[in-house]
Amino acid sequence: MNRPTNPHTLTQANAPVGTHAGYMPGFGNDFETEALPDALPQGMNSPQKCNYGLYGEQLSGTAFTANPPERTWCYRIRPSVKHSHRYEKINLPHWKSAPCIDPDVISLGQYRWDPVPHSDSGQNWLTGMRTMTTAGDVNTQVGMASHIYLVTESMVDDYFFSADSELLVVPQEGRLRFATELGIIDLAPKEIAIIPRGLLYRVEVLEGPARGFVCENYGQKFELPGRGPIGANCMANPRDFKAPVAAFEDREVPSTVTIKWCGQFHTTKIGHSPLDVVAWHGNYAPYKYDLRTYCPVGAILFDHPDPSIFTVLTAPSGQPGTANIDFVLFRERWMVAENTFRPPWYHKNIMSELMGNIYGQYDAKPQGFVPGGMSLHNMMIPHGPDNEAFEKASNANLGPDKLDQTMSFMFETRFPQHLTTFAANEAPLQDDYIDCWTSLEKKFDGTPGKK
Ligand SMILES: O=C(O)Cc1cc(O)ccc1O
Ligand SMILES: [Fe+2]
Repeated sequence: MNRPTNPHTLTQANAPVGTHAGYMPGFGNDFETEALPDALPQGMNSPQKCNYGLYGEQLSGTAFTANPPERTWCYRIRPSVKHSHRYEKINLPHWKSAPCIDPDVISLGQYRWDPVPHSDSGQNWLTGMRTMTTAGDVNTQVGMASHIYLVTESMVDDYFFSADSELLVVPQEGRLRFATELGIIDLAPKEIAIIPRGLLYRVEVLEGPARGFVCENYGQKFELPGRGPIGANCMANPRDFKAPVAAFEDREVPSTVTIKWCGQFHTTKIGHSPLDVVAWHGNYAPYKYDLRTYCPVGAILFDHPDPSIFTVLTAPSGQPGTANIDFVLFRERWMVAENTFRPPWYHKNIMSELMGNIYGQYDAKPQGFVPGGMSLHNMMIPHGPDNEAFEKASNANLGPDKLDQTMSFMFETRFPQHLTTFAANEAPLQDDYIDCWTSLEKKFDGTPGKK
């Protein structure tokens, strides 16, 4: 059963002038926000006694000596360490972590799935997470996992954080509220959220059922890509990222905290809401971003550029230019290239491409890749437009053409992605996917001229 959410349980800071209600603009900014006046110490981090009897606590998302270091100072009703039970291991059998290789599953290939249906029983953010692929190794903080979430129930007096990962959330249907230690993020399709490693939150259903995609990043945090010759504007602009203003609950009620740690899940019990941060300042925060503000840049005379021009966020791997994960967006745009085969070219790629459809039709796959569906073209596995897309693009009159009503994305990683047993055996895998290329005919007959 969905419990209605009560926005009045959280005391929220007034939105600063010139921002959207409840959010502060900017990517990686050093923010400051307080839900009660003078709750935030000024000029220092650790006063001998904090105002209102708050405890000061630092959440560090990078090593202290990283460049730049990312951390946030929280002023809270109780320190996070206050819990009354030892950690207990629990089982969330559908949320997997790398390495997770089922020897009976073949990951080499081209795969496509219809939307995973909602189950008959109610599911929350934790029980409704379904891992599709894993890559790398959670213990060495390398790689990623891709998940589908199917959520119908709010978490009630239940809280969660992942010590393993940062989560990139891409909704496809329904609306969710992430009530976090640092404030509230409401999220709808065509928006994304980034929930940093270690940040505690509860997920509520504002409008269900909710389905979407998650990229779980075990590695270095997502950042804005280098813009190179494109310069300071277009693509994802920093001001369109929104961090929440401070919001807190002062509620004494038996609650549980679940922690994902080295691929396993543990719970402990506490006697209060841990969303009790009254004020915070720092540069380690959750944020949301409206994908409709992404300004695509592309070919304006001929040819089809590499999809890296559509990178929204990139998570570096340590090897420059070779991402642990790129988050790439294929959205509405004008196609104007002359004498050009406009859809993606046929290709093999060292990077592994996990795609999801948020809405509409993707140009390389007019049929079969539907909203809520996913596809995987793994490391060095050939793929490209299906026969229908090839014929249409090869014979089209090449006037300016608006690709309208379309939004798909790619989680692209330098590591091979392994299908989970769920993705291979339970999720609605399209067994006939590779047939979309079998009708591509031989046109070559030894004579020159365009066929
Ligand atoms: O495979 C895909 O559809 C994604 C993709 C799109 C594109 O424009 C170029 C390369 C690529 O992998
Ligand atoms: Fe591709």
